[in-house]
Amino acid sequence: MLRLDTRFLPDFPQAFKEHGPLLLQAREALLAKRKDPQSMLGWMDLPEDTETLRRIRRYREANPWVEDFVLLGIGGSALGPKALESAFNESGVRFHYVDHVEPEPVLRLLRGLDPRKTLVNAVSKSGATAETLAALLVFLNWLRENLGEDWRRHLVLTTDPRRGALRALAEKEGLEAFSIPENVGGRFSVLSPVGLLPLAFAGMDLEALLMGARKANELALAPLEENLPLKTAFLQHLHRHLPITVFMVYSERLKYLPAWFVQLHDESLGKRDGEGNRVGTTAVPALGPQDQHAQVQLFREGPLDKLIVLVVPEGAMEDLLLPQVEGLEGEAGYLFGKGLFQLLKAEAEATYQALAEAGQRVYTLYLSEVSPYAVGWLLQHLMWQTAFLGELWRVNAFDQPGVELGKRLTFALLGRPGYGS
Ligand SMILES: O=P(O)(O)OC[C@H]1O[C@H](O)[C@H](O)[C@@H](O)[C@@H]1O
Repeated sequence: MLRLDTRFLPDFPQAFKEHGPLLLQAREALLAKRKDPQSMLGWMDLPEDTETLRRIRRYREANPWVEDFVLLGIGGSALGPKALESAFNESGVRFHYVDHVEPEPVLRLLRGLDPRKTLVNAVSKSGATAETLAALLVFLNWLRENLGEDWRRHLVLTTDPRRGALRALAEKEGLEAFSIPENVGGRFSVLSPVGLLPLAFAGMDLEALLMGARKANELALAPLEENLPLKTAFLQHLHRHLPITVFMVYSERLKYLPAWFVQLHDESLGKRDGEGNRVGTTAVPALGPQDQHAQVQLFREGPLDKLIVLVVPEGAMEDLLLPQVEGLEGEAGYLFGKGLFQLLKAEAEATYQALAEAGQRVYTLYLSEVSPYAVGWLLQHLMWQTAFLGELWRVNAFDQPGVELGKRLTFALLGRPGYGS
């Protein structure tokens, strides 16, 4: 379950009511685009795609030998699976992410892997991302050199259904390949095979993940009073004059979730609107309790230029009771007999109160617990929030024209034909 707490923003309920017509209009405008195949709104339908889930299950069952799973992908092709796998890996399969181009860690990884037990998953929507193609060249060659003809069984591709270099390779070599629907962009693709395939190998409960996402869909279409994504989108909208939105997650298991959110928020919303105005707020990732001992000093006493979002689990699957230890009564006695989770919750609540007291604008999203269901709900919720904000801020939340120049300059520096000076 997902629950919103705005107790320190007393002006919110009234403002939300007043802006009701604007918000419903934004939702209508978004949903109207659903009919357009170019609209990139396919992420709304992913939680219903049980056929893909079945195919992924069959593939996972046909490959029980996998001990190491290497994911080659970057941005939207890596951040989602990484966030979920690190939270819910129960299979013992070891995961490795090559979402960079630094030679030493790649070499260290290659030296430590047994190719016979390794499955390589190259993931790219476009099939044109330099970092991913570079990693693919390295790993494809490594598999061929070590496994001979058997290399094909160790490489699986996740890419566009028709276009790009990965699709062409899959067809030429007869490789197993899963599709990212054409109308699903990278940062909205976590519930497509981009996430589902690795997560099947991690042993995550994918049905529960998708069921949670369906709940977010249901709420996004609900009337205003129950519409959680419109509420948090409005909270962001109401505070758009504050340049920073902090996304602080109180869960070690979800430590990579802020990075996923940062891409979703920043790359979707940081751009020029129809009139050429620069739009967007900067998402800052934070983790509780670690950042209480790092960033929270600034959050309390630094500039009042932030909207702070806390994501806090309300319950734990199991707690760990703190034992009494003789000699430590003085400093640690107050902890004796308390649960570790009790401490986590107290710290999150204390931070919430302390930030509000400092005059920062802050709200909390409570997860019933860190479960596939609740996290599936949260991810899809945040995608709806982002899409609604795109409408409110009059930007296309589904493109990224601002990263193109960097790519073209890289190609020119490396002498890619057609990109020379
Ligand atoms: O999945 P790919 O096509 O390889 O794209 C990977 C990433 O790189 C691009 O530059 C985009 O900025 C990101 O939105 C995308 O997630």
